[in-house]
Amino acid sequence: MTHVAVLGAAGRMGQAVCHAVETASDLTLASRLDAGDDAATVAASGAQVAVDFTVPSATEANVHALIDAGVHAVVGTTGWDEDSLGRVRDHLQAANAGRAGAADPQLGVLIAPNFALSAVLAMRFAAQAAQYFESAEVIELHHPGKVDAPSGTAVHTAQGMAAARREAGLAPMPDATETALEGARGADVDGIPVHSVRLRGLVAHEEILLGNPGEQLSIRTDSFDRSSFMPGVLLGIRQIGTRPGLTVGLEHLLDL
Ligand SMILES: NC(=O)C1=CN([C@@H]2O[C@H](COP(=O)(O)OP(=O)(O)OC[C@H]3O[C@@H](n4cnc5c(N)ncnc54)[C@H](O)[C@@H]3O)[C@@H](O)[C@H]2O)C=CC1
Ligand SMILES: O=C(O)C1=N[C@H](C(=O)O)C[C@H](O)C1
Repeated sequence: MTHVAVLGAAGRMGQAVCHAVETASDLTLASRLDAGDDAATVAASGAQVAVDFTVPSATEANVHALIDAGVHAVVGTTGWDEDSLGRVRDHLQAANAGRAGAADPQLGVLIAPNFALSAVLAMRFAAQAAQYFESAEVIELHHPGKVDAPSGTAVHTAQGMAAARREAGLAPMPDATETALEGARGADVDGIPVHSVRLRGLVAHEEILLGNPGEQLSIRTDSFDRSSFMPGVLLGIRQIGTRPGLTVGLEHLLDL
C-alpha cells in the first residue's frame, strides 16, 4: 500500500486527486495540505509520495521541502522553467548521493505539464509533425480561474515543436504582419506564437495548427472534466518510486 499526501488539496485538482487516491485500492490518503501548511510535515503523516497541485509561486519550494523530507513527488503545477528544473535535478542528485538501501530509497520527482493522455499524445504528434509544415501556432483555451498564461502544456508543446523545427533546419515561419497592437500575434515561445483564451465553461483545451501551401493539419485535445487527468496522476504515484532523479513529462512513463 502506498501512502500519499496531497498538496493543494482544497483546490480544483487537489480535490479530484484526493478522491482518486481514496478510491484506489492500492493507495491510502495519508494527508491533505493546503496554503499555510508546512510541506515538511508530510513524512510524519507516513506518506511515501506527495502530489503537488498548488500554484506556480509555491511549487518549487514545496518540491525542495519534499526532497529534504525524503518523500517522492508527483507534480502537476505549472510555472517551471529550465532554471527551476535544474535546481530540482541538482538537489535530487545531492540528496540521492547520501541515500542507499531499502529504508532509504533513491528519490524521484515527476513534473508533468499535463497528465491527460490526449494532451500527452497531442504534444507528441505536434512535435512529430512540426518539421513538415512551414507555419505552426498553438491556441490554448482554459477556464477563467486559471492563474497563469500561457498554459504549461502550451509552452511544452511549443518548445517540442520548436526543437523539431530546429533539428530539421527549418527557416523562421512566414509572417509579414505589422501589428498595431502589442500582443495581437500572441506570445512568442521559441518562435512559435501561442494564444491564450479564458472562457467560462471551459476546462482545459489546446489546438495546434500547422500550415503548408494548400493544406492544414489541426491537432486538438479537450479535457472536459478533471477526471481526464487522474489515470496519469495515479500512474505517476505508482511509478515514481522506481524512477530516481527528475522526470519531466508523463510521456516517459508511457514509453512514447
Ligand atoms: N499537469 C496537469 O495535468 C494539470 C495541471 N494543472 C495545474 O495545477 C495547478 C493547480 O490548478 P488548480 O487545482 O486548478 O488550482 P486551484 O487554484 O484550484 O488550487 C490550488 C490550491 O493550492 C493551494 N495552495 C496555494 N499555495 C499553496 C502552498 N504553498 N501549499 C499548499 N497548497 C497551496 C490553494 O489554496 C488552492 O487550494 C495549476 O498550476 C494548474 O495549471 C491543472 C490541471 C491539470
Ligand atoms: O490550470 C489548468 O486547468 C490546467 N493547467 C495545466 C497547464 O497549464 O497546461 C494543464 C491543463 O491544461 C489544465
